[in-house]
Amino acid sequence: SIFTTPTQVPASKKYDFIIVGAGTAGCVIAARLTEDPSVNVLLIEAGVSDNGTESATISVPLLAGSGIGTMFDWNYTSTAQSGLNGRIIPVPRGFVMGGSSSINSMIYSRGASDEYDRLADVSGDSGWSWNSLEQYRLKNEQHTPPWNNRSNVGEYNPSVHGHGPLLTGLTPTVFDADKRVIQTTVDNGAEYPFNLDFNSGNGLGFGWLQTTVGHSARSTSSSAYLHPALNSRSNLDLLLHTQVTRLVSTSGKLTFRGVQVAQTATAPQYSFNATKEVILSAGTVGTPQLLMLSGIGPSHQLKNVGVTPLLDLEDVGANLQDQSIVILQWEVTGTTLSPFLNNATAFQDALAQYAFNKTGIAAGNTVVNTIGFLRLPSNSTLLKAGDPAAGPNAPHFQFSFLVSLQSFHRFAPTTGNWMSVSIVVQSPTSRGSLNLTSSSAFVHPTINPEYYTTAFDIGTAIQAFKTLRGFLTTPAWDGFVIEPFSTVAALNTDAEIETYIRTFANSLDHPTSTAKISKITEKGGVVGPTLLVKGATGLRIVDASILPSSPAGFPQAEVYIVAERAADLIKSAWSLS
Ligand SMILES: Cc1cc2nc3c(=O)[nH]c(=O)nc-3n(C[C@H](O)[C@H](O)[C@H](O)COP(=O)(O)OP(=O)(O)OC[C@H]3O[C@@H](n4cnc5c(N)ncnc54)[C@H](O)[C@@H]3O)c2cc1C
Repeated sequence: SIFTTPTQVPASKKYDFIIVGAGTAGCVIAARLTEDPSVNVLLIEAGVSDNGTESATISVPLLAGSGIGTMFDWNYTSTAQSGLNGRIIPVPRGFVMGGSSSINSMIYSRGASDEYDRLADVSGDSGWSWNSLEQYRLKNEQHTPPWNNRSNVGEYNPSVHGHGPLLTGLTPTVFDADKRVIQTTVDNGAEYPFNLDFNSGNGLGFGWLQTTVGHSARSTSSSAYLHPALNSRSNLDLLLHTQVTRLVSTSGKLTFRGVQVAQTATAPQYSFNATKEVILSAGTVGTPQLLMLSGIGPSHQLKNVGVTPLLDLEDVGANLQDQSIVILQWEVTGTTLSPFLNNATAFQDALAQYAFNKTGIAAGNTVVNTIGFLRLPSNSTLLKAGDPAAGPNAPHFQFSFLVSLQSFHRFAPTTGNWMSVSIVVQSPTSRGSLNLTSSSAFVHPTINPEYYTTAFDIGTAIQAFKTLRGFLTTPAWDGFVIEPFSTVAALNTDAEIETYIRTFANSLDHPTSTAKISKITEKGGVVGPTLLVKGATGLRIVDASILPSSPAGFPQAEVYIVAERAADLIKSAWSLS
């Protein structure tokens, strides 16, 4: 059943598990646990339904990105970022069924095998290694052809894809810039190698980008996992529009099998108890906020805002990491998406065609089709203090090739053809934090990612700029670039590039690690290898907050894979089928 107020939840019903957050991870856990008909699950989501009148914003691939800043977004902001000239920047997070998988940019890229091997290493559990996780990769996702059945032979590796509910695929439309990216790998394969599939565990090189689009629509954790379960099972209840405001200790002081909920700051509070576990899947912001509101976190900080400390865990809210994005633009010859995006009539016609028969430019991802991941040269001075990448097949920086003019801060020309390339430092060493400013769950926490506050991060971004310049002067790009956009033309010295980064960089919306995993024997960290909260009973965390570091790739695939294994760990702990 779907409930929209706490009073609708039957008082007599006993729930084995309460899951906080129907987001990327939460929907996976809810769907997998209720495969056992003996299990009853209550899934509580603060945000809204994805079935309402605005749902096209979520489902139409062309509209990806337009959910940011809307009713589907928590609309958090960062603190003033010293590394970004004091700018305060948006921190979007999904406030809707499917969570951030419903508003994200849809890129599905599992990242390097080294990333998972680091997870195994940090947690002391080989079950998290790339090789051990194969069954969960296959269980999560399946590859689908684009709506126009364009042949994509040689653009992905079918053998690394699975049979899971999440649908992924390649672009239906290829642009000139995409062909030139691939041609560069043919011409200069030693320097810029072709990578057949970024979901194969090989994290390096250039190749085709896969997105969570299948059968002409965005596939989310809600559409793939939650809706099918809600439609077919009576042992899963979803409570929407309801925020969990506190975890409640039940039988023992540090046993947290209860939750307190409310719909607004002034509405009545209600309580629900689980007989087995409470599973926190509220995300990198919501999970540490809720832990701290419940007295679980750095005691001195909790006291400052009037929360009584119950369990002193220093790492709750610490280690916040995010990848930052900076974009360069060029006017180019050849086909791009710009003429279409600058033509309001063509845009509306595309949406009408999509509404009619789910075909056309709106039916597939088109904004970015090719991508590249590279490492710094092994003799780079930036690596003298240590290599933050997870291993030799994990990248230090990334380029996404966007077939239109994309810009966060500036006026965009309305004529011409444009290409943009985004630069992302993949293994940032800057560490920030998330803190409470109030004991009320309805007051946003402070989010301070500390972008570009280390020499490694700014130095790697500058190096990536220079590498990109070299890439674009290889023969495949001859005659393509007309001229750089605006101030991009004046980026010559390191100081000029640094100023550009600090002026225009934004968040790539990949925050992680605010409740990081660690070995069971280790004092630091928030959860152990089975994702149970250290020092507590009945409480587990499954979401991006447990990742030890920002995955060099894109995080959603790793979150799905972690959630798939976590569901099995929970089933095994309680002997469920
Ligand atoms: C704009 C944007 C673009 C992105 N682009 C990409 C991309 O292209 N590729 C990629 O791999 N990753 C991308 N990401 C990141 C990726 O989507 C996230 O890392 C991932 O989805 C996080 O999953 P999660 O389960 O940790 O949290 P979420 O999916 O955010 O789920 C958390 C859920 O908990 C709910 N919740 C929070 N607090 C409470 C509470 N107290 N009570 C009840 N419910 C609560 C939230 O409303 C939400 O539904 C992007 C993210 C954003 C926001």
